[in-house]
Amino acid sequence: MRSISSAMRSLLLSASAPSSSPAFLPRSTALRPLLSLPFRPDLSRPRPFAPPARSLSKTAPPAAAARARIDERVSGMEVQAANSGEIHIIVGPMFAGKTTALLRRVQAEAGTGRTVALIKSDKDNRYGLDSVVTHDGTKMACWALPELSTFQDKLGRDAYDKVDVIGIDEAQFFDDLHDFCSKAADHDGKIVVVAGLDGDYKRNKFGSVLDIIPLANSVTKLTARCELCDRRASFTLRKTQETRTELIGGANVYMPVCRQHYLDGQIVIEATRIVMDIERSTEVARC
Ligand SMILES: Nc1ncnc2c1ncn2[C@@H]1O[C@H](COP(=O)(O)OP(=O)(O)O)[C@@H](O)[C@H]1O
Ligand SMILES: Cc1cn([C@H]2C[C@H](O)[C@@H](COP(=O)(O)O)O2)c(=O)[nH]c1=O
Ligand SMILES: [Zn+2]
Repeated sequence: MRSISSAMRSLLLSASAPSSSPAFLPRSTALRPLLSLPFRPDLSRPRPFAPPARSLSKTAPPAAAARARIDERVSGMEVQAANSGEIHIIVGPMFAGKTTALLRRVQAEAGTGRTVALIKSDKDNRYGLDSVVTHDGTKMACWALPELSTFQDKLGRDAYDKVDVIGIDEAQFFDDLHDFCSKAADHDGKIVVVAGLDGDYKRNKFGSVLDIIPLANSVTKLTARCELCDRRASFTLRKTQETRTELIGGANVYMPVCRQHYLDGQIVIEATRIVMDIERSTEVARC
């Protein structure tokens, strides 16, 4: 049981609740990102979706007819590439197993011979910048980026074209999440797996994660275990007084809670804030 302020503990632990711990995802093993695949037809210049070229009349000269047939096949392949794109979103509170599920999916795709690449926000420096790390310590090498739009340049155009699956962790920190996912899946035919917080500590939408739901093939909301009653936790409570939305941290700052303990927690935090304000004004009056 993590330590929490005594005021919060006494007020929150008064609630009695049935315990029902959710099933947790199995641990996954670390894996280097794979960037090599058997040769694939080079679609390095995917063009916007173009309907197949019209078949030429019988009278067209042989060279023009051959070119038309090649154009038709290439545009068909581009349509196939774009049609093979997917977006899968994994959300939930902190400690829900989002990163664990992301690594498991990406590793499974790599196991089928697909080329995978993993990205996280360079704002998340909790466990180092060169890996995505779960709260259990499972890790996988990744690209830590300030924006998703820099990925293709970082990787290089040829390498990017060879990537089949792109994993994104801490998606709430990427302002260009929507545009990147749309291009990667709709235009470049990638399978994109996105893990991130749906809500911040105030339960407001966090970043652009909810904005890509209309683009998605699947959306999964995971739950953690409420730190105060062991019921399913769908929300993240911030244990400190900071009020800025982006505040990097782990169990020292946050804990997953159920609805009842989230709401109780808000009361305790507000009461604590009022008490601290009174103490501060009393001290000022003494001076
Ligand atoms: N209160 C909690 N509820 C669920 N899992 C927890 C809790 N506290 C710690 N954990 C651990 O955190 C792991 C999930 O870590 P991770 O996949 O990084 O979660 P997320 O990415 O959703 O923050 C679980 O497998 C579990 O071992
Ligand atoms: C609720 C909340 C979280 N954060 C930060 C805290 C962590 O660094 C990440 C989430 O990590 P996880 O992989 O989901 O465990 O986001 C924040 O900045 N603001 C918030 O409101
Ligand atoms: Zn609870």
